[in-house]
Amino acid sequence: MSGDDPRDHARKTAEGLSYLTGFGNEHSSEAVPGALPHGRNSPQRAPLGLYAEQLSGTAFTEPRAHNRRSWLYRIRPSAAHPAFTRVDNGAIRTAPFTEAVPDPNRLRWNPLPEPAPGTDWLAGLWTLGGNGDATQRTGMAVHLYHANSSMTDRVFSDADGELLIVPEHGGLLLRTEFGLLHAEPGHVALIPRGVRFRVELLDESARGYVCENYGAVFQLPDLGPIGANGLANARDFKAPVAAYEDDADAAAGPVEVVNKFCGNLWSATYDHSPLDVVAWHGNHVPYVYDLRRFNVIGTISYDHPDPSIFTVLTSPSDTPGLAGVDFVVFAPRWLVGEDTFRPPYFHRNVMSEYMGLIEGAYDAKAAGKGGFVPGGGSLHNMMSAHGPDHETFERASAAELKPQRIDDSLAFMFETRWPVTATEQAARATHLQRGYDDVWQGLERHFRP
Ligand SMILES: O=C(O)Cc1cc(O)ccc1O
Ligand SMILES: [Fe+2]
Repeated sequence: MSGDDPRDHARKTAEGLSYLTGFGNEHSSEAVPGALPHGRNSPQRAPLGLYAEQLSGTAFTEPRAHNRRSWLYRIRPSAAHPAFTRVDNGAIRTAPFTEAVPDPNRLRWNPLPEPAPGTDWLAGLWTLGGNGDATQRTGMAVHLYHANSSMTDRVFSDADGELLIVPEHGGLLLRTEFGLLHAEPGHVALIPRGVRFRVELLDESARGYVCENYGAVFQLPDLGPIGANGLANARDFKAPVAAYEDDADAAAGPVEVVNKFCGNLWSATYDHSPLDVVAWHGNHVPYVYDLRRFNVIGTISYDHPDPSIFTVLTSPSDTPGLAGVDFVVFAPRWLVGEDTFRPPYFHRNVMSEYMGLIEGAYDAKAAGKGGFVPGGGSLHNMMSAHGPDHETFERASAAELKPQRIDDSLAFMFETRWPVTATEQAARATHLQRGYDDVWQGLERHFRP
C-alpha cells in the first residue's frame, strides 16, 4: 500500500491515537489549550469564541450515580442546521418488531453476504431483530454490518439508542464528536445515544455486530461478593481526546448528517462538519474496550457457573437483576472443574440469547462444518431448549478432566429480558441455516434404570 492510500492514512491515524482511561469518569479534554472554561460550564462568552452545549444521556434528575451528560465546546452549536427530510431506511429496522411472528425455534445464521461495491458502514447495517419499543426507550436491536467503503462525506447519529459495535473482521476508525477511536476485531466500541460519528475502514472490508440499546445506558455490572475488582475493569475503557473538523479547512465541503429517529433515517446537508467539538468534559462519552482485557472468573472446584459472571456491560431495567440487555463475553480462559460437564449445559432460559462469534470456535458447538462460524450468529429465544450439540456432548462426557485452556476463541452474547423477534429479512434470509435443529439429533437414550 502506498502512503497516499486513504486506508493506510487512516490506519496510521488509528495506531497513533492517545486516550483518556476509565469507564464513567468525569473526563475532560481540549484540542486547543484554553478551550475549556474553568469554574463554570456556560460562561457568558465561552473561550476562543466557541459555543457551549450540553448533551444529556439521562434525564437531568436521574440519580447522580446514573446521571450521564457532557458539555461540548464547539465551533457551531448543533442547533445550526437545516431541516431533516426522510431518506430510505435501507436494511435498518427498529422496534417494535412486527414484520414476522416471534419464533420459538432455535435459529442460526451464516455471515452476511458480500455487500455491493461502495457500501459504507451505515449502508451496510442490516437488522436481524430485537424487542421493546424505541419510542418507549425499552428493549434492543441486533444488527450486523458488512461494509467495503469508508463513510466520507457523511456522519450518523442514533437518537433511538446507544450503539455497542462489535467488530469481527476489519479494523475501524471512528471519528466522533468527542474525538477518534480505533476498534479492531476483539475490541468493542460504545457510541452514546445521539453522538455523531463517521466510520472509516482500516482494511479492505469490515464486518461485525451491533447492539442498539434503546433502554438505560450500559453500565458496569455490580460485583457483589466478587469484590472491588474483576470482570471488565473500569480503567480499561478508553475514551477519546478532543479532535475537531473545521470548515475553515480547504478540504471541507458539505456534510450529510443522517439521524435515526424513532425507526426512520432522516438526512440534512450541513455546510460544516458537526464533528467540530474543540473541547469537552463530562461522562456521556464514547469508549473502546479490548475484550481480551476481561478478567474471566470461573469455577476452581466444580460445575459450570452461569454466564452472568462473563457480563461486560449491563443495561438495567426497572426490575433489579433483570437486564434490558447484558453484553457477555466468552473470552480465553482455563477450565479446571472436577467431575464436571465443562461446556455450557443444556438449558431453557427465561432470558433470550443472541450469540455471535468473533474468532475461533465456541465450546458448546463443534468446530467447522459451517456451523457456528465467525460472523454468524444464533438466536435461542425465551425458553427454547439448547446447549451442547451432539458431538460436543459425547466428547465432553468422555473427556479426561485435566486443566484445559480455551484459546483463540472469542464469542459473545446479547442476553435480553424480552424475546427477540426477527425481521422479515432475517427470517427469510438465504444465509439463515436450514436444519439447525439437527445438531441436537442423535442424543440417544442412555438411561439404564
Ligand atoms: O451457549 C449458550 O447458550 C450461552 C450460555 C453459556 C454458558 O456458559 C451457560 C449458559 C448459557 O446460556
Ligand atoms: Fe444459552
